[in-house]
Amino acid sequence: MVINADVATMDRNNSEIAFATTGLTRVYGEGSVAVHALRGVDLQIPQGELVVLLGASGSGKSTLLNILGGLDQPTDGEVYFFGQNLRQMDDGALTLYRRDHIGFVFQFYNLMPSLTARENVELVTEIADNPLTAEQALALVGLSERADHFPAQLSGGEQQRVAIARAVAKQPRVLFCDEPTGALDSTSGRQVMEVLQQINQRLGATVVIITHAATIAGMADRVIHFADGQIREVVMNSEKSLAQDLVW
Ligand SMILES: Nc1ncnc2c1ncn2[C@@H]1O[C@H](COP(=O)(O)OP(=O)(O)OP(=O)(O)O)[C@@H](O)[C@H]1O
Repeated sequence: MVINADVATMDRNNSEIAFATTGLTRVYGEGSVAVHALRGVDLQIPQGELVVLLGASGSGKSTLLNILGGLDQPTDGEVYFFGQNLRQMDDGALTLYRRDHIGFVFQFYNLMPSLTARENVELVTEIADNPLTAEQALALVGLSERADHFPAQLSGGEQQRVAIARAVAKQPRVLFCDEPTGALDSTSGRQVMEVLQQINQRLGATVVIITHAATIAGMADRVIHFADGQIREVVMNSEKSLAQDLVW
């Protein structure tokens, strides 16, 4: 059963709300070449949810994620993280915000080829305040046995799981994943989704996943459908699929 979420009834300053946006707008370029990537997005994401963002190519999903993650600034509108307005942060504060609270996972894993899996994760654990050990992070993604392997010795799915271990080792409150299975076959993709589901459930991290694979929506608490820079629909799943049961 699905019910439509009534985002308007939630309080944007509520401490249980990880992200709230109001009238979020992003225009790239100016005049006749202006691209309206976001056209007034009002959104709330409660802490601890697993959220899936679906929408056609070019509908604004990555732009939204980049703004929520402090990688980009909106042209207009507001964006709050636990009630704190990201638009009022200077570059230094945004850097700390990203370092302390946000983990990113992208379609391509961006691992250092000359470092082992363990060393890739240690790049983060060395600079974080209260990190998991590299061993703990690799155990979380099921790769304890591969800690001393180099990226070239790992499959695509395993490399993505190392990238996830690196992103979660600092114990971020939020994990943003932009097409995390885009380069993977269905078996590896399912394993990556199982890991993301466990991170959401065991670490309590809010996990936001952009995907073109509509079937992944079944494991989300909240599915946000994007079209043409706007939210077309928000659907709550009252029953969630296990990642291991996903078929695509
Ligand atoms: N740096 C940029 N300069 C100009 N236009 C941009 C820039 N980044 C994105 N856009 C445009 O903004 C719109 C939204 O792009 P965005 O990448 O957010 O969409 P998306 O839904 O994530 O797409 P995809 O699923 O293909 O990744 C697109 O029309 C895109 O071409």
